[in-house]
Amino acid sequence: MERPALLSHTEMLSGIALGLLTHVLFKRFEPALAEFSLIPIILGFIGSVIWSLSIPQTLSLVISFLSALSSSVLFYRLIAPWHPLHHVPGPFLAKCSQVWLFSRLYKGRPRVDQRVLHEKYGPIVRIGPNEVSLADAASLSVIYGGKPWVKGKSYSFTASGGAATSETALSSIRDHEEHKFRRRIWDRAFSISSLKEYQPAIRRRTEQLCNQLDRLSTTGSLDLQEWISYFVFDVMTDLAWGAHGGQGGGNALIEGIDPDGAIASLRYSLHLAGMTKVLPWFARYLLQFPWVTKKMKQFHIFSRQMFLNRQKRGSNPLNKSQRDVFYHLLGEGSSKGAHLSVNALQADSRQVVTGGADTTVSAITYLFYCLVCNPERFRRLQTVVDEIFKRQPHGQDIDIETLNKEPLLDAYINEAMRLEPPIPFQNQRIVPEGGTMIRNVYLPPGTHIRSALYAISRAKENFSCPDEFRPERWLPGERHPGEIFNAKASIPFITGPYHCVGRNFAMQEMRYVVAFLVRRYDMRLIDGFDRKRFEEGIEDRSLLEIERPLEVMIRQR
Ligand code: HEM
Repeated sequence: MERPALLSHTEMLSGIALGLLTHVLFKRFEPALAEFSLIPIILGFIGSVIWSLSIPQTLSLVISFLSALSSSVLFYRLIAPWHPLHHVPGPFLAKCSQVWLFSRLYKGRPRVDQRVLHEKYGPIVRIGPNEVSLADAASLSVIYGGKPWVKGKSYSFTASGGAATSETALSSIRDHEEHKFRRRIWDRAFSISSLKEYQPAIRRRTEQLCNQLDRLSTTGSLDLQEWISYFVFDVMTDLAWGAHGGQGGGNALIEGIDPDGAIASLRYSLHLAGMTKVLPWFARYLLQFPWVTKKMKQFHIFSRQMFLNRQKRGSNPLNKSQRDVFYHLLGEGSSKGAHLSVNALQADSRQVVTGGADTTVSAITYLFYCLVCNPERFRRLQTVVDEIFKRQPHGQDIDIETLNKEPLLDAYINEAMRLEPPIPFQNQRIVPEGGTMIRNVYLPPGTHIRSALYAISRAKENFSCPDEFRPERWLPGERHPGEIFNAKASIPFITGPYHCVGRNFAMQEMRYVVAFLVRRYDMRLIDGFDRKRFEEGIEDRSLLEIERPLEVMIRQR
């Protein structure tokens, strides 16, 4: 029998019903494109082969399916009063799709966007179909503290786009028990006694940095961020794989170049990871292109080589100054070992560099930017550091523990990280069973949240003159009467069981190198330095990245 040119009501309704059913099934999830694209293909097959439809009829069937699906999705996300986040305000496009968030990350300033959104919509803003941004200092300890909320789904994907498993790096582990087991090993690697063992590496690298800066101080301007990157990268490679007194670490400082493009490829990997984590289904396709993954693989090859070299060399358990994080991860000091698979070991030892390099680089660089923009405060820090060095017995190197106890130094570092937290956006968590009330707004269980760390630490309700670099606010004796100061609103290392395991190491490293540099050099921005352009070049996708050079003139004091 000849079939009519148009679809019958039954076929059209089947397409629409399937569209609605698909939405019900995929509701609350961003569909994985692979699974999703199978549905119209199967529908096309059923239409043309089983129902013997013509090509135009099959296309009409598929179009009716897709139209019903997309209308249903948009209606649900934008209008339906029963959507769990219907009552939370936010940009129209953000409510439609996660693609909006991806586009903000692509532009590289989601922390600044968050602040603008909170100024417009209030402390709770919808930034995705099932995700909200919170600018509420009081809720930080609830979300990340004592009994923390589970890490969000963005942690389920590794930088290379694969699903996170128990073999991936510590920071990707979402299961509490699994995390506790792995974290215990890391905690040993960053215990007070371990921190002492890493001090020689910090001293050695600071000396190398000063040697290079001494040389460059006579030849004109230099990009301070570049040299801080080399310094931190070398320290991190020492920390991860540099047993034998740091002999296994990198050579960026000595050679004055990015070794094998490792720093650039690490940075690129982190950019890519930050963006793809908000749109994992897209990442799976994007990461199939070799030109996208080429640089990322470069870092993997570099870190794998460092790992293998270190494994081959082994370490000397009797000499404490030769220990590194790998020593603890591998369980070299214990007869039982650490029971980690090779994949987990590689991922974790890579994590030392990915977690500890660019975070510390941006914190130190931004602090120096603040110092050169505030010469009086620069001088004050120099005076205090000079005093500390003067108190040191003649001929003795400064004791890192002494610097650890200097409140002014910490005030300067804390203030720089308050203004620019090095991980401002990647802190996603999931509202637990029972939901939660924040600022009189109910957030149902399963909602994904991100704390707007940048907006919180720059909010007037938490700090007076929030956009000013005023380190004195951290010193109780120096606060003005009535000054607003809420230390809990600035948590660059997060709090609770998932807080930065490298916090004490990072603080120790920053105190040491900052004290040495301010003591040894006077610095100023080069003439014509464009501060606005520099600040606009501070981007965040995964971690904060300072994209433009910090061009300074330095002179030995
Ligand atoms: C200024 C420097 C640093 C800052 C501001 C910083 C900040 C942070 C933050 C905010 C987190 C939590 C991220 C999340 O919840 O997803 C974190 C986790 C982590 N950081 Fe740091 N970090 C710094 C330096 C370091 C260093 C030097 C290391 C050295 C290895 C390190 C290793 C890690 C690791 C392994 C984690 C994962 C912890 C876990 O999941 O239990 N970080 N860091």
